[in-house]
Amino acid sequence: MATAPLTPGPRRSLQLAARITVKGTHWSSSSVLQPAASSFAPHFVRVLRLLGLGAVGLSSVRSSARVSRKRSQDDKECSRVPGVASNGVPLVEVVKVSDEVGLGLVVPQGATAGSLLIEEAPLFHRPHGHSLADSVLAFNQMTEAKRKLLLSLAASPGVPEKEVGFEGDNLRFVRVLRTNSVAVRESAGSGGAVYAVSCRANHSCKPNAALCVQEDGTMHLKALRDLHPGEAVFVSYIGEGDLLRPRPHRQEQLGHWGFTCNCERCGAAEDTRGFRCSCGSGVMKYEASEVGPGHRWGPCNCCKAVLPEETLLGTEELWQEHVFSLRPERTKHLSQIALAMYDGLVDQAAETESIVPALDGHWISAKLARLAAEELIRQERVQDARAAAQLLRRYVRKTLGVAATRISAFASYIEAAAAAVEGKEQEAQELCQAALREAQLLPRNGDQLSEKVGELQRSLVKQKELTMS
Ligand SMILES: C[S@@+](CC[C@H](N)C(=O)[O-])C[C@H]1O[C@@H](n2cnc3c(N)ncnc32)[C@H](O)[C@@H]1O
Repeated sequence: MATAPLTPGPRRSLQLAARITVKGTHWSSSSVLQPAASSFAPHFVRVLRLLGLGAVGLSSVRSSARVSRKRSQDDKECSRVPGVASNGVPLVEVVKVSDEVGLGLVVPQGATAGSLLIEEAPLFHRPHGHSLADSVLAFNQMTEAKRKLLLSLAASPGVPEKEVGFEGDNLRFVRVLRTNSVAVRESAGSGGAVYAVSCRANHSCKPNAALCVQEDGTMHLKALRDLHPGEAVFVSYIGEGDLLRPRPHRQEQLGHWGFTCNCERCGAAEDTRGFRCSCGSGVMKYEASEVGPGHRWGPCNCCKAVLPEETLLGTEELWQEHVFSLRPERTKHLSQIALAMYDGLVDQAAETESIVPALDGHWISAKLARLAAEELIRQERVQDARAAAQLLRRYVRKTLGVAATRISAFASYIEAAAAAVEGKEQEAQELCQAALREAQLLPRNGDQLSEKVGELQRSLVKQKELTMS
């Protein structure tokens, strides 16, 4: 789950949490951590059934449900947990994957890109500032059925020092929180929340769906591309920038969850460290296992040359240092400096003899292209901006496939801006639409990207009006 470690915070967040209302899930100051039974019950019953726990305490949950007219309306909205297709088949099912991975989600009927597969209220909310002991206390005050449901979730052992003093169910609950907590926004009380069905989504470094916590704490699971019937649903627990980096980096980021990723990408050849061969036409790829004695770089896929490992590692290290020196908080004129580096890379890649990170096959090239692209537009170097956008798109397709990504939506935005600079208004509008379509599939509409595209569209309209007047 994409979650920030839960650290103690200001008292204010406790008060905020006391006032939040999640669709069909109302918290009062006396039950900050527990949704009121009356509004939560139908959602809960559905979740239990889905998880094959239908018999657990259902009668007590039902009898405690005093559902008012208004509430039952809320519950209907909440009842898309998970969504159900028009033929009554659930959009998502929880299935056993393997002993090692545990349970996971599949789409029995498939789904189209952008489909909302799950809309779910939290099962447990730990507001920012609540200690583990506070949470354990709240857990112990929950109904037995809810406690059972929480304890049925995955629970990886954490750092022993953080588990001192907890045992039995309480220890398992602490582990469940650690393994499944998803960061929630300030508007929903900050801190972390656990979701009964959404938290069954496993991680992949090539995700086909995304989890996104809404302003009110409701969780959405959306398909990032078309999914075929029976396909497993995977989300990413780490950010897109991290997904574009090599496997050891991704594994380090996933360290928090304490598992070794066994996804499709992690089981295949490394796809983020290609070097352009000095023959000028081929690429040498880094292989996870040794290709030859002490050598992990494959031969050039064109001339078959094999370069000394030290040469490739040394060159990669130098470029890596350049990239790491670019810190938004520390580097003044970051985009200009990034552009100077990017230009250096592109120039060297045009020289026959040089060995550089492949323009569309190495994370370093993609990172520099991403940082330099807007500066290329500012300097009205439209051809170069287009080339950078195309490079980004090729790289992201190779690594993350055809699922919607911020990077590929950004590439469309850069191409739109390039067309706008050239006065190709129609083409620019179409590319803006493409960028928006992709951004809308992403959590929070791709963050600031939709705003940027909107700004560009408004300037195109203004430009048109000026030309016509
Ligand atoms: C939030 S849970 C996901 C659902 C979980 N599989 C279950 O049975 O409830 C996270 C845990 O699932 C397992 N997991 C998720 N993605 C995985 C992956 N790509 N490779 C191996 N294990 C994974 C790990 O044990 C991880 O700690």
